[in-house]
Amino acid sequence: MPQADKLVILDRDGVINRDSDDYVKSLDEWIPYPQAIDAIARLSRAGWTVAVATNQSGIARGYYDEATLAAMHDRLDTLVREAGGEIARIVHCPHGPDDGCDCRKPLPGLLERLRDDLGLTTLKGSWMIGDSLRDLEAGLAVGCRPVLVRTGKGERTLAKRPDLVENDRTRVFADLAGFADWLLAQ
Ligand SMILES: O=P(O)(O)OC[C@@H](O)[C@H]1O[C@@H](OP(=O)(O)O)[C@@H](O)[C@@H](O)[C@@H]1O
Ligand SMILES: [Mg+2]
Ligand SMILES: [Zn+2]
Repeated sequence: MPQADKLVILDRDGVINRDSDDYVKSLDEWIPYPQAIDAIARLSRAGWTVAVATNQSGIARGYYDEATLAAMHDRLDTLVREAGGEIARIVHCPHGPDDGCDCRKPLPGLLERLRDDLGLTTLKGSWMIGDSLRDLEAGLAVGCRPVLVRTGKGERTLAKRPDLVENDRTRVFADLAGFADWLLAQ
């Protein structure tokens, strides 16, 4: 049974795989960071529940469809299993910025859906790892501990909001592997 204080929630693009300003539109364009796949496997082998919460407005924009997204997530699942770990759940928001949904980060709806899917009553104390401000804001809205990685849009996020790292509001790591190394050493 998952526990909120042993849960790591990952943004996808820019954290698990390379991001693109032109969106990740096909399985061929979905290029995982090897360090991230290994980090997910290490975390789950150490007893952490690992889940993914990702905005995928490319669906609403017509750049790719749900089947293509599912193929990317099947590939992710396979790679993590081959590395000896597992991903408990992947949730995504398929909507566009003007669709008025409640699940597009920074809104908390996607994380609340993940909470319910995992049978939890709270996400307080869970870790939320992202490369964009909206990832951190969505996590904070449900009591998660925010972590920024410098991969993907992370450097740009930091440049826009250097205050994020002041007085330890948000922990910053070079990449997901760096966060996993730190967490597993606590
Ligand atoms: O980082 P996550 O949440 O896993 O996924 C982000 C992607 O859905 C895309 O989100 C878009 O933002 P808009 O949805 O157009 O605002 C852009 O930032 C793209 O570069 C990016 O690939
Ligand atoms: Mg991202
Ligand atoms: Zn949505």
